[in-house]
Amino acid sequence: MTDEIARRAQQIEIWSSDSDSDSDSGSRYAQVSLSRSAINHAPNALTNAEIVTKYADKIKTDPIKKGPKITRDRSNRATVEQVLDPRTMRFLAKIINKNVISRINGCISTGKEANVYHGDHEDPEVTTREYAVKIYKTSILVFKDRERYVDGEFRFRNTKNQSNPRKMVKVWAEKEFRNLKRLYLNGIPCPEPVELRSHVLVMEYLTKGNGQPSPKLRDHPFKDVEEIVHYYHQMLFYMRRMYKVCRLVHADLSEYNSIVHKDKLYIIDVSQSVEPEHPMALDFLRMDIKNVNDFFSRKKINVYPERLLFKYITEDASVLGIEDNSDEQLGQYLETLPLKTEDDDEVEDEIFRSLHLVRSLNHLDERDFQKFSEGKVDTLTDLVGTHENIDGTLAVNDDDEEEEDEEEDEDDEDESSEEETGSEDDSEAEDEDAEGKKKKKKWVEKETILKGKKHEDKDDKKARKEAAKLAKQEKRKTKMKKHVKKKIISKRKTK
Ligand SMILES: Nc1ncnc2c1ncn2[C@@H]1O[C@H](COP(=O)(O)OP(=O)(O)OP(=O)(O)O)[C@@H](O)[C@H]1O
Ligand SMILES: [Mg+2]
Repeated sequence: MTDEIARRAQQIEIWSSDSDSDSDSGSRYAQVSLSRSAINHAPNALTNAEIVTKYADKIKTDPIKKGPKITRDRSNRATVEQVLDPRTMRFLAKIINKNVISRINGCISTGKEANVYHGDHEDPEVTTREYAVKIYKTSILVFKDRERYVDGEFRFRNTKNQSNPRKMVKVWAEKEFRNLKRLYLNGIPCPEPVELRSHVLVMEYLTKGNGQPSPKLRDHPFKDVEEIVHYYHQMLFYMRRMYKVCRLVHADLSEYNSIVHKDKLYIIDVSQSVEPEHPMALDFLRMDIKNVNDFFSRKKINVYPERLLFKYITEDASVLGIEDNSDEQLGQYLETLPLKTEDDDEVEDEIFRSLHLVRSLNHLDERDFQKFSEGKVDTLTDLVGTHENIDGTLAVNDDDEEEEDEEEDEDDEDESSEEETGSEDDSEAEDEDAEGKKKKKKWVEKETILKGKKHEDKDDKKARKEAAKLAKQEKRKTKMKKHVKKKIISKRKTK
């Protein structure tokens, strides 16, 4: 598994260095989304009509048939203009100009939130790879029920109050890209994320040949019961790995958002995935577990009780009583779980689903104590969804952490979240100081950093935090207030 991960990490590095050199905004990987003004003022910028004329014959938007083919008929242009707005066309043009793909051959799927197209390069000399191009819809209606996934997401909290649907869709696509990257770099089978331009995401195309997409889990023709059990266990294993290593809850996991490709289960559609710190993460996780169990029980196999699977996915190896997080240890643990056979298991799961789970005892509120006093829960810890301390090798994409740092500096009102991530940030800050300038950071094995902090004694930690807080207050005193800055800038402009 490790050399596969190393290869993937290397692959991402190639994209990043490649796109950095290419991106004139000099921004980090995948953040390259040219602003309208940049495009309009680019030398001989094309008008919308010119863009459509120039690229329409490379873009087919009707459902993909046998193998990719290009038509030059005028009706195609009308459809393209209907389906893809000029702004999307511009981003597609950038991707084509960058030679990632040279044509769109047809539509693989039209969803509520996005359409997915097949793209490739007409010149096999350049590449024979096929890509899935996911283009998000910018209609505000769709965005209504997305808000609960973005609200509370630490990485995107500065964007949640933007009323501009375009910006929110861009955030949504960026979320999917970054979440895919986390899965991909941690050995969870998923389409390789390749390019992101605003709300247009290019990723590896999972195909069974002749341009046809590999089947969703829902449509996979299972050979026998063994194969069904095999994919059930694989799904549970990836759910745990996503939670413990990628620090992600899928939040829309089902037989529709997983694909059987080359005899392996691939996870897709991670735009709504959230981190465990999200206020609803544990509710989303319980929903995922229920969806997965429902699908596999419809396939007539005995599944495990949901509350036991919740524990399997969220608890540390030590709490599960296994030595480590190896596949075999986790596999053996699953085998020891009792299958859900009697009806009272269903009743227990019903209660489990209705519990209001919190992340730690100090998040309990009135109604929990009420439940406890009415004897509905044996102990209050039953309401604590998962242990605070995260086990084993926990890799996080430092880019996200970096992003959080930047956001945190902007508005450090939310002390509590600093508390949670404070130690990590500080230690990373120390690392950065040690390394001098802020280098592009790779994935870090969280355990190495956490180990030192875990054993640091309490008052040292307290003193360190106090000092960090005072330093921040000092910095804030000298920091120029935003409104003052704005006044100076506007004065300069008028001059
Ligand atoms: N990388 C890929 N390779 C092959 N097929 C893909 C890929 N990504 C998506 N698809 C196909 O497109 C469908 C929709 O993709 P996805 O779920 O990511 O978009 P969505 O907006 O959530 O659509 P829906 O609302 O239908 O779930 C998937 O169910 C799958 O069949
Ligand atoms: Mg989907």
